[in-house]
Amino acid sequence: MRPLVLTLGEPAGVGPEIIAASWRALSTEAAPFAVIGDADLMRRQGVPVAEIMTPADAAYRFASALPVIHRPLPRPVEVGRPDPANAPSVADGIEEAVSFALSGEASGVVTAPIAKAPMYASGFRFPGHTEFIAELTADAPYPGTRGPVMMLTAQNLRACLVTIHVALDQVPELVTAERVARTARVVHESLKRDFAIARPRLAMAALNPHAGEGGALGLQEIDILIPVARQLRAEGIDITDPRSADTLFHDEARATYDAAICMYHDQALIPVKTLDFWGGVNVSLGLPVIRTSPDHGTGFDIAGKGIARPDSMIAAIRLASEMAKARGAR
Ligand SMILES: NC(=O)C1=CN([C@@H]2O[C@H](COP(=O)(O)OP(=O)(O)OC[C@H]3O[C@@H](n4cnc5c(N)ncnc54)[C@H](O)[C@@H]3O)[C@@H](O)[C@H]2O)C=CC1
Ligand SMILES: NCC(=O)COP(=O)(O)O
Repeated sequence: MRPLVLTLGEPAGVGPEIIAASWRALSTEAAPFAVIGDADLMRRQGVPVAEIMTPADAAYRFASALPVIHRPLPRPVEVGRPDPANAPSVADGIEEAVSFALSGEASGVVTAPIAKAPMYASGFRFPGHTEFIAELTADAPYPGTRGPVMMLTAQNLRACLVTIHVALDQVPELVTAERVARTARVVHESLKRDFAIARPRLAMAALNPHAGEGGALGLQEIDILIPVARQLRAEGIDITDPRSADTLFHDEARATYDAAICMYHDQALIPVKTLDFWGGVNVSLGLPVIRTSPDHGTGFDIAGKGIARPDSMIAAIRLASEMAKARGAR
């Protein structure tokens, strides 16, 4: 299988050190990966670095050194202090990684975290990787319902988001029948295609407390979510009516479904990160390329101290490999 390509993310955050630690953990046992980023910054993480030209070169260098496609940063990195002047290079790295995946030179993309505020300050106009990668791949063919849908997964929980990075007061107007239905279709198709689940079971989380309490605590369940669930079932998708979100994520409840369709960011991310912060992975569904990421952010408070845990990055690398295999990557 072709190597995965990893992006460095925010260079002043934990990205470089968790990538170096992931290579140390995986160099003898996992499929090769290549990093796009500043080779000197990676050398400073204490790992041997092999500068390579294309992802394919990673295959024969990976066992002895971290393969890096060198893209120097314009400004020196001060650990813990992001510099917006480096942000365009961060975006360029993501774009190049995606182009390797689109051309088939890479089997997928694993992104280290970016710091959103300095990216926005430098003119980056996307809420995050998810929407940026969707735009970069918009013209590529895709055999199914197109996303992006953000999914966070840890252990046996897959939580998928109808709305992503929006202020809470905007959520109710964005929870439309069209958006909920599209999210469920993308998730249903992806569970079959990328996760080899033959008959996916979806659970829909309600928006309001007690699933609206028959309309007394909100009308979205009656007006939008119950009709959408009925329509999706008519299409052959196994999905529940909206269930109270407060009782959807404990052990016994999780055993009843393969993925939860969640209405907003924290409804999905709090259970995942509480269940397993170290093993959590962020996955972009419904795109022509495979993309995963650790569930955490840039960790500026701990960057450079040697205490950042690579577990979530390692889980993201492993999951991207499994998804690429499920998609039949060469
Ligand atoms: N996929 C991405 O690009 C993501 C980017 N972010 C960005 O990260 C920045 C910081 O966000 P925060 O909310 O502070 O979340 P954060 O995940 O960076 O930090 C939250 C807490 O977790 C700890 N932590 C994070 N990664 C760790 C690791 N590998 N090992 C040990 N401890 C770790 C931090 O020290 C901190 O105490 C923001 O700019 C945000 O936009 C946040 C989430 C995902
Ligand atoms: N809270 C999740 C997050 O910020 C990840 O966003 P993205 O960069 O993966 O789109």
